[in-house]
Amino acid sequence: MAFSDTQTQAIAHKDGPALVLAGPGSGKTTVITNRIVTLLERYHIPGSRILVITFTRAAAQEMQSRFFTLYQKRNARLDAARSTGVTFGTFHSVFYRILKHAYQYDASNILTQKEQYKMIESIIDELDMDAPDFNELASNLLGEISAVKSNCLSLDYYYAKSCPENVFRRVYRLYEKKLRQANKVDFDDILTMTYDLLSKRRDILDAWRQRFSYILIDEFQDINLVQYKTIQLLAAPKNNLFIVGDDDQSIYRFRGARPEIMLGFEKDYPNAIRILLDVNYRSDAYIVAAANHLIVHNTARFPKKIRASHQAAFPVLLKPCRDPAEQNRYLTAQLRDYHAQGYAYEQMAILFRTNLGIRFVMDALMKGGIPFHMKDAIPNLFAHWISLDIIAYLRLVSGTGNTRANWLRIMNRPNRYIKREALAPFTSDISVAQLKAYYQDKDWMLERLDRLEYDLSIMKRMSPYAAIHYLSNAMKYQDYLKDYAKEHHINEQELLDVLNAVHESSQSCRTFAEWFTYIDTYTEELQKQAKSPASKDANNESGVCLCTLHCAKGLEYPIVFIPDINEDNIPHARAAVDADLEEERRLFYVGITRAKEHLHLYCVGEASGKEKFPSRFLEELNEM
Ligand SMILES: Nc1ncnc2c1ncn2[C@@H]1O[C@H](COP(=O)(O)OP(=O)(O)OP(=O)(O)O)[C@@H](O)[C@H]1O
Repeated sequence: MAFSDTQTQAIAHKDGPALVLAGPGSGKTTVITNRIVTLLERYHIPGSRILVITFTRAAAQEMQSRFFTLYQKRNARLDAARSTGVTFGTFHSVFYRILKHAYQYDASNILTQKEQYKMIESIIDELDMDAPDFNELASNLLGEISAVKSNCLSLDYYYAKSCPENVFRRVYRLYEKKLRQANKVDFDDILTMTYDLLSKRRDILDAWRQRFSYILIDEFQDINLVQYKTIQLLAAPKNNLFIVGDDDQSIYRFRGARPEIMLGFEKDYPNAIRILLDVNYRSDAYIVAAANHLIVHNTARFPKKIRASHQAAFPVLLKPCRDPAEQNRYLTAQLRDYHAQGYAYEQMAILFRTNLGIRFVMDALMKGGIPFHMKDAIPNLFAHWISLDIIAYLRLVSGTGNTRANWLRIMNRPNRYIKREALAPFTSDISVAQLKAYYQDKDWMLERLDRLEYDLSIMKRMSPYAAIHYLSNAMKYQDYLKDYAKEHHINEQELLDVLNAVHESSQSCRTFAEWFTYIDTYTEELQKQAKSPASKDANNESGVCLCTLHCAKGLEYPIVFIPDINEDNIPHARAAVDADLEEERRLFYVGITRAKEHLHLYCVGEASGKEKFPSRFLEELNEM
């Protein structure tokens, strides 16, 4: 392979800070692995002095194995690459090693994910926090605790999203107390404690500076503040810091990534050289042009233009569809068409903005007998608390679930002020009449119960689709969700999207029984997918890849489809401020740059009975 001029420059870089801006498919892994070889062979740097950091364990393994292959090709000895002593790791693994040396920590000191969930659940219990979905609350709280720690935020000024601020502060402090009592550290502590250790103990810092005198970091756009501050300490004073990343592919702001760190690198290191890897070796020139037109609309970025090494052969195709059903028809027909042309299904990927989008397409593929697999574990839509509410209502009215659990679930959603003790004597076969008996001297409650009785009797005579519509509108379940969102600082659209997805899932079912069977089949299929991702079928095909745009990062496919490119989805309704909108644009950019040959984009004109508008990003793609 002949390196481009800028690849050669990056590979040959020896001392001092370097910022390598690497566009999609521009060979950054190629550059990093070749630079390691140069450091070893041309500059005679001992491998044990070289540290290569990536963000995930999988990426570290991939980088290491690419390096091994390259190095072994050049050195006859089979174990030559392993014996170089170059360290490949994630921030967590490298920093943990530093802590281990200093404090004699072992694995038992690290809080496992399971223990972390247990801890947060006990705090939710202790503080008597209310939520319809405890798992969601637990994971949101843990996400926020992590954001505070990894970005060194002040707890006193932190604006919590999953609960009121004063409650969040109590949660945080209790969590810290429990960690200390258990003599444990969590994943974020590994980062903050390493920073503390290195900033306070000069002797330890000097030892590690000696050890790792050349540091290379991949995907630098995803770094958070505490990781950066620690690396700055380690790299000083020589600052042999070689950072590679693409500010345009920074998509983890919600997880604490701070793309502005990469944008400010040259201010922190005024002597840094900047190298631009601007040739895309992956995609058709039409795709590269569309990607350039899109991303230029972001303002917080290094201005750059990516060039394609491939010719322009296949224009990017946009298909506006009437609704999701029509979109599915075009999508499946197109998949079959490519398959008939000789492409394997596993050469194709469908990328979604959210998990919710996947369900509908997955249905169509199942019905059409098109094999598929999922990259990430998709949460089951029907395990969401909103689905469970709706299922409980429909089980009740269908006569297949008249249980205390179902009554408890629905009786105050929306709020009817029914006390739990009204149900105390019953386990099953509960009726509104029994509740009325409990409230016999309270007229206002009797009125409410009459209304509930009437509503349930109406739902009973309806199809599942009509019943869910009636529940959402006439029974004001939708308003209940909006109030809930307001109270819990959540974007209401996220809850309404779940409601709509559940509603749509019932559209083709004539009876309640049919819908319940559909839910069971769907759940089984999902479990099967989770157990055997990408396993081959009888025709030796692992099938079309379905995954979210976030999960598609770093992957590539000859053919890529992106459905639902509509306002409120791409960009997502949650994108409130300019910075969010730019992140959404980057996410779409990541999606379209996964395609090597063919890129198919879709948008719909209507969904769930509501008019939908094409995404503003579609217009931007075409601008010259
Ligand atoms: N100078 C070059 N000439 C031809 N092909 C190249 C060159 N540099 C890299 N490539 C090819 O481009 C592809 C992408 O390279 P690589 O995997 O190193 O890119 P990357 O930037 O790490 O990708 P990603 O965008 O997924 O992070 C590989 O198939 C690689 O062999």
